Amino acid sequence: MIISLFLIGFCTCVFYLHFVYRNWRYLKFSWQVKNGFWYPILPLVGNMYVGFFSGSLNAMSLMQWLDKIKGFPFNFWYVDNYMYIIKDAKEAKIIMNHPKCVNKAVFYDRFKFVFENSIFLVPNKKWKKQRKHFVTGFKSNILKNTVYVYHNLSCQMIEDLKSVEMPKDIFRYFQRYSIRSFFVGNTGISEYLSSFEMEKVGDIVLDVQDLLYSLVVMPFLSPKLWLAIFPAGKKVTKLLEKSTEIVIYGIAQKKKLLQENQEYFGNSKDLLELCLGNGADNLDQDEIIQQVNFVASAASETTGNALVFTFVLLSIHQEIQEKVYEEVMEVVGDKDITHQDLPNLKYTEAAIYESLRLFPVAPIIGRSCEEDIDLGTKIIPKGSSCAISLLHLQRDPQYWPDPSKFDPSRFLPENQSKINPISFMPFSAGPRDCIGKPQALVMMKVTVANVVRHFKITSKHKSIDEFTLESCLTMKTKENPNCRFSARNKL
Ligand code: HEM
Repeated sequence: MIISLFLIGFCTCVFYLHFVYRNWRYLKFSWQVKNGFWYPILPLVGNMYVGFFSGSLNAMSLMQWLDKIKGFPFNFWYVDNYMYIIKDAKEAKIIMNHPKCVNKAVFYDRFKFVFENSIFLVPNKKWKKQRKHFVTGFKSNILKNTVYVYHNLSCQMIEDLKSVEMPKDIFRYFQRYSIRSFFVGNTGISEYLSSFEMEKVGDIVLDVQDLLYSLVVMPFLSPKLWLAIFPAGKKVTKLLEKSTEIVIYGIAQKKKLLQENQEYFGNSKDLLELCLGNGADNLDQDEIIQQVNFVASAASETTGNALVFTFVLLSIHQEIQEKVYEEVMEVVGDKDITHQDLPNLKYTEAAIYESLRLFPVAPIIGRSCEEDIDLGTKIIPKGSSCAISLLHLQRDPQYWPDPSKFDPSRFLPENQSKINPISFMPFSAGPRDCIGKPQALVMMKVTVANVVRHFKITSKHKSIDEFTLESCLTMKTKENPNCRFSARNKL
């Protein structure tokens, strides 16, 4: 017994001496942070175990809990990787725009087994080339052509909503809509895939993210082992195999089409054509699958969840919903929504922006510092990770008076000069921001306008504070919001 205690004590001393020796620079920095050095750093997990105190093991609950008990900024150790967690707009601006902070924060490594070769996680040098290549798929001439796609898809959804009750899982419903939009708008393989197959990929994106929590909270566990042995990992392996099978089939069909019809490689290339063509380091099959899988999830979960949050907010604020309705009727009336209508849907756009302010659907972004970075008041050491909570940044009363109020007028053209750009970054900021922002806005504007002109949206909810938020990569509410879509012509 005494020998065991001695051995445990000895190993603990060796661990901490080694820890302090290796991390001295980060420890010194962490002492300068307002909340200093607080929860004990444990072997294998660092501070990850504090997630158990926050009531729910996910990143957003953890942030909200830490904010309540400590306040931003705070230190966090993911195993022995130091993370500086902030909501400060000035520091966020420096980090997001610094040329030595382009690579992702260390916690993204947990997602490498799915997205390692995608534009999201490739290291800086490779990323620059891919970004330059893929950005051409989001140019305005391409976006113009997608307006009719989103109009038609939203009309189909409206017909569906007229005939069925909104399913209980509203996030899944809009995720399925968004993934169809992605396949139709970005890949041209929708002709070869049934709605069921496209929606299956959308469901897999949601299910995999739910299961990934268990990998993130066990930072000591190798993803390979998790995938092979743990029930959640085994499920993820199966789900990814299924989605890969669907994507491979679509890619094969598209390749055939491109070989038969060379002019498809014309000026306007969709995302999949860009993946298959030259210019992105001639991606091999696995890399193309990772790119498609990543963009499919980046495009669908974000817009899907953002649509849900917008509809929930409009259901709580009937007077704002009426203003959106009146604008849509004035600008579009009963005709098809066209690309020319979009700039005139100013209030509708403002409502979407305000919803993204209150509910940034990708709520935490992180970068790693490749060199010492001067944050103005302190220098964050090379090798640290910096994570920014967009939820807290975008509800900071310093920038947003009455921050919890849903007030789209903040984003009307006449008020936009009052907004500090770095206090609002739902699409991230700096060189590695969201490449799909213009597309997301077109899709959401067409969808919100079309849905609001056909339905009155109501719910039993009274305030946004009723919801518990949770996130792994994207954010949703823990409880399913309960919205009713009642056809306006039947009211
Ligand atoms: C409401 C909708 C959306 C939101 C809020 C959103 C948000 C974001 C954020 C915050 C990032 C950056 C993460 C970081 O800095 O680490 C990002 C990256 C990205 N997003 Fe989006 N996104 C949306 C829609 C889309 C759509 C529709 C697409 C594509 C069709 C897309 C494709 C991407 C890609 C490819 C990246 C990685 C860019 C790079 O690393 O260069 N996103 N998105």
